Amino acid sequence: MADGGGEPDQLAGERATAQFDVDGMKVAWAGSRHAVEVADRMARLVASDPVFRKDTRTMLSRKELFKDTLKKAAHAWKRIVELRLTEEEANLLRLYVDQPGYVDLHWGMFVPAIKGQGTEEQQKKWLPMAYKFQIIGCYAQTELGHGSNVQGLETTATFDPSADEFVMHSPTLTSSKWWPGGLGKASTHAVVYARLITEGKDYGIHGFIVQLRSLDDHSPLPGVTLGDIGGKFGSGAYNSMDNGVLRFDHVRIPRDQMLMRLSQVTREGKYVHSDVPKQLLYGTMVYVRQTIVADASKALSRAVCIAVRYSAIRKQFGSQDGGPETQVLNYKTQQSRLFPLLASAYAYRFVGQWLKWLYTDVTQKLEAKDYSTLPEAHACTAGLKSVTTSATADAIEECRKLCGGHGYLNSSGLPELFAVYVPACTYEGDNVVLLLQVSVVLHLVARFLMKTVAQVATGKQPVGTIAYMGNIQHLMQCKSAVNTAEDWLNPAAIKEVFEARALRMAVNCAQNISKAPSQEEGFSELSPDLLEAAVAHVQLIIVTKFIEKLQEDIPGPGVKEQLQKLCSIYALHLLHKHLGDFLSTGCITARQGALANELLGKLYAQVRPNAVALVDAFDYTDHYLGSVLGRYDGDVYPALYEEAWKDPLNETVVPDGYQEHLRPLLKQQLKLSRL
Ligand SMILES: CC/C=C\C/C=C\C/C=C\C/C=C\CCC(=O)SCCNC(=O)CCNC(=O)[C@H](O)C(C)(C)COP(=O)(O)OP(=O)(O)OC[C@H]1O[C@@H](n2cnc3c(N)ncnc32)[C@H](O)[C@@H]1OP(=O)(O)O
Ligand SMILES: Cc1cc2nc3c(=O)[nH]c(=O)nc-3n(C[C@H](O)[C@H](O)[C@H](O)COP(=O)(O)OP(=O)(O)OC[C@H]3O[C@@H](n4cnc5c(N)ncnc54)[C@H](O)[C@@H]3O)c2cc1C
Repeated sequence: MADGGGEPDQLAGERATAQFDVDGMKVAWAGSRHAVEVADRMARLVASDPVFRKDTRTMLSRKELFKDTLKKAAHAWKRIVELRLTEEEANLLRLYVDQPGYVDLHWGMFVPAIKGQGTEEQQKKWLPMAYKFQIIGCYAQTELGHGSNVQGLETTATFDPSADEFVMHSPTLTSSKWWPGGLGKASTHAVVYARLITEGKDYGIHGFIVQLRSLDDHSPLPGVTLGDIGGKFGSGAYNSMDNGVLRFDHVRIPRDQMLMRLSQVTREGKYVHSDVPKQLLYGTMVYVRQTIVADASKALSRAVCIAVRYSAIRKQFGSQDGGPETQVLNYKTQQSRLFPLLASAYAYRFVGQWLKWLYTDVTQKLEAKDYSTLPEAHACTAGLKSVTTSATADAIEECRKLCGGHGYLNSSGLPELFAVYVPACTYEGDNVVLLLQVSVVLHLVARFLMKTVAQVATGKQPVGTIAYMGNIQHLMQCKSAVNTAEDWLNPAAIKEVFEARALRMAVNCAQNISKAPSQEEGFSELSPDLLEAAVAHVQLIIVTKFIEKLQEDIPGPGVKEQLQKLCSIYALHLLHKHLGDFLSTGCITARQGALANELLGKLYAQVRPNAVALVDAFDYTDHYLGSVLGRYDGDVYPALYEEAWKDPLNETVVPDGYQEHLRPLLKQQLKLSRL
């Protein structure tokens, strides 16, 4: 159908202009041909199953939505068992079901917490039950009064040696567990974080496995108060999740339900801490932060896919002489807003793949009792989680605006995507709090380097993602050699200025902090600057990992060339956006900044004929995208029109309420006008 300006063939035309092999790009995006094949198979399995339909989700009441989530989760599990899916396949199937629910926390946090913090014996006891869904678990850490400050949690677990039990208690209103997903209605068990008290001494926060509901009739166990904390932002969206409240009134659990891999309480009540760092208590959060970085590229690529396809379909304004209207994708402003987001989706994908590697490497080292890379894992996961989720949430909203008025309709998929995504800036660590963790590391290294700058060549060199800071003598005084716009295509030129900017910002902070009456006061006063220094450091990591990705063998005609352009766009749009940083730290001149912007314009023009194919490479089904604007066939207008009629308001021609409220009003006004 091509009436009224809707031209589905438009996308076929766009695909024909691509200058690279889309299948090759799918492999680069997914990580391997095997990954493309499994993802494709699972996405189609979900899309073809009527139980997994989600097109009317935003119109459901909270209760209907929650029940629908329970149904989908149970059906997904049935299919996983029937088809004997592997763990990889099952994870993908759940991803494509695309409805937040208790299973995310069961698999994403409850199971990893037991794996990471439970002894072998505890794992043997609890994991098989969790794997078979004989129990459902959640992660109950945050309280009404305390989220970011984990050390401030109030729930107590007091050891009673006479009974060999812990007594779980919520001493105040603010100690009520508040927010845990899956807690409100679904979970039978939780890993609860509480202050361990034994022999009258408070040993701080530890994890405990606590049964909350009866396995016979699902009612709360004696002494346990449970409920949902209420509706959340947006229609549909995260309201499918039963974020919950939990209070304990002296609830007893056996001693062996304390997670005892890191520390133990003996039968007599003695507290014993093993030789592993206490921070491993936070291991589940490190694991989840790493998965959140990988998920950022998924959410961002979905939004970008919708906005790129729709921008190729949408036309506004003709040439002066009354010619055909222009695809909005051809407007330079649309390109300069959209293509950096497209580039960011690829950048986050590759940094997510790298972070997964880093996490696996650190885990293997920890198993061998090598804890040296733990701070690096913490700083990288915290920093990348913060920067990628904040940028992705902003980008989804930008994509909504890029789709004009239609982007505001639920049927565009963008409002719900935003509402589901935006809490990622808060959960698993508020983004500002996490960046401050990164800045502590940067500050310490910068301070150390400033003191030892003379002996830096012989002193202890920083390693991993802060290795560049060891190059302090060069980076503090170097001047970029860029002389033409094309010079910015050189990855070494990009890397040098990003390293210099990050290091100089960290050193400036350290110098200013050293002038304060105390380090604590200085840190507090300078914290806005420290945040910016942390952002600069994390952006450097993302740029570096993109550049390193391009040093790999990337098969497929034209694939690497497209990625090189996207890498340049990613780096240069950051340079343009943060020009103040680069200029004020003296890393580049105003002219070099202008040259970077000149190159960006050229790169956008080069990406333009490839844009639709670049989003096709994400390989998303229409079901997963959930957007009439982002349809693969581009047949947008009939779909928008049809979708409108599904709204409950359109079930009757004359609306409910007409007789009570509209008719009397109209009649009264009519009478008055006749007087
Ligand atoms: C479809 C999806 C599928 C799967 C994914 C599943 C789920 C995800 C999906 C949705 C997510 C849904 C829900 C999210 C769940 C949650 O939100 S759970 C609750 C999360 N809560 C937080 O993140 C709290 C944030 N706060 C903290 O992490 C800490 O309190 C803090 C780091 C801010 C501060 O820690 P403190 O101990 O108080 O203080 P410190 O003195 O600053 O730190 C002491 C030293 O420890 C180091 N450190 C801190 N954290 C870590 C860590 N994680 N790992 C290693 N090391 C750590 C810190 O650097 C200090 O070191 P020093 O050498 O300086 O002493
Ligand atoms: C959708 C959703 C799902 C969740 N799921 C779970 C779950 O399954 N399990 C669980 O245990 N928890 C869960 N949480 C809780 C979540 O982890 C916390 O909300 C999060 O860690 C932030 O803590 P907070 O709410 O205490 O924020 P606060 O710390 O109160 O933040 C409020 C403001 O204060 C600022 N701030 C705080 N500390 C500092 C500081 N030191 N310096 C400067 N600024 C600061 C923050 O930046 C923010 O602007 C969930 C939350 C949400 C929204």
